[in-house]
Amino acid sequence: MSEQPLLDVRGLTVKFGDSVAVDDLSFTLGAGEILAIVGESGSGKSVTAMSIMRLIELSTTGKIISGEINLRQPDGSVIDLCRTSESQLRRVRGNAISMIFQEPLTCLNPLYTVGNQIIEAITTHRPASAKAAHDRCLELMDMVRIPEAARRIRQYPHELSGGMRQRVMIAMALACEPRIIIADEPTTALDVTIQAQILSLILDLRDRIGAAVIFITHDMGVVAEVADRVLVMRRSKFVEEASVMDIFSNPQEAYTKDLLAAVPRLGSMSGKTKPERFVVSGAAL
Ligand SMILES: Nc1ncnc2c1ncn2[C@@H]1O[C@H](COP(=O)(O)OP(=O)(O)OP(=O)(O)O)[C@@H](O)[C@H]1O
Repeated sequence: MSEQPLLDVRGLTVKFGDSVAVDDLSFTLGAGEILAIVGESGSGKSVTAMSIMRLIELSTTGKIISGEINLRQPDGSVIDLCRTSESQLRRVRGNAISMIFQEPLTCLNPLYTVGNQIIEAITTHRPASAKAAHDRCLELMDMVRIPEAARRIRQYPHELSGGMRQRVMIAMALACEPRIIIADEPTTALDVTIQAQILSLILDLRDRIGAAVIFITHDMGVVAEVADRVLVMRRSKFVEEASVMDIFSNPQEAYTKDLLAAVPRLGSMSGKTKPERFVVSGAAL
């Protein structure tokens, strides 16, 4: 990790009316790092993600009450996403930071071909000729391992399997070569074999394009597969944060121990062996 984090979230507090959804949360993300945010349902993971994208106020009644979300720019300067203009935020979304959601069907437009939707993601931030955008679309489809891209580019979302649709979403998220990808439970809706393929794809893409990833999940098995570092949340609050190795071999907090106990093979790790990539849920990569 470089000395200055790519993203530095400090004291983030988000409320829905009087109800606190994220309470004084602080964490950092280094360049090229995969940070898993884990915790039970309702612990504040998705609200944190939506806040980083500054979509929380746009798409829900939630409000960022306090805190900073500092994003380091390629030139080394830092912008606080809590205090920047909407036009600057539009440049950040999909460009510096992009997001992959759990259920691609609700995010993809059923009336447009997947090719058109990927091309739109390509040209939203960077104007390109029709030919260049088409070629880039095929390249992205290839990168996310969609076979027969030249044929599938003309297909509609309903003609693709769930796993292929998720690959389309990932291609769209990669369109502008973001420095941060936020993946909110991207594999939850998929069966276990396809989950494993998507996880392996995300790891491969991190290595190829060097993007940092915030991976939101409630599945400690998935954490073991992909994460470098783990942030545990419970009831809107930070619980603990450590390397994936330390979380699995030496969890400090009772809540983290409980989460691990729910995954028996991982919970029983001695910590003597490096948990390179565990085999979990039958999903060996
Ligand atoms: N649109 C909304 N309106 C009102 N409250 C919300 C909304 N979205 C989230 N919340 C509340 O914010 C808190 C955090 O929710 P969040 O969705 O971030 O949890 P999560 O950890 O992502 O859970 P899950 O794993 O189920 O997605 C919860 O108490 C939830 O009820």
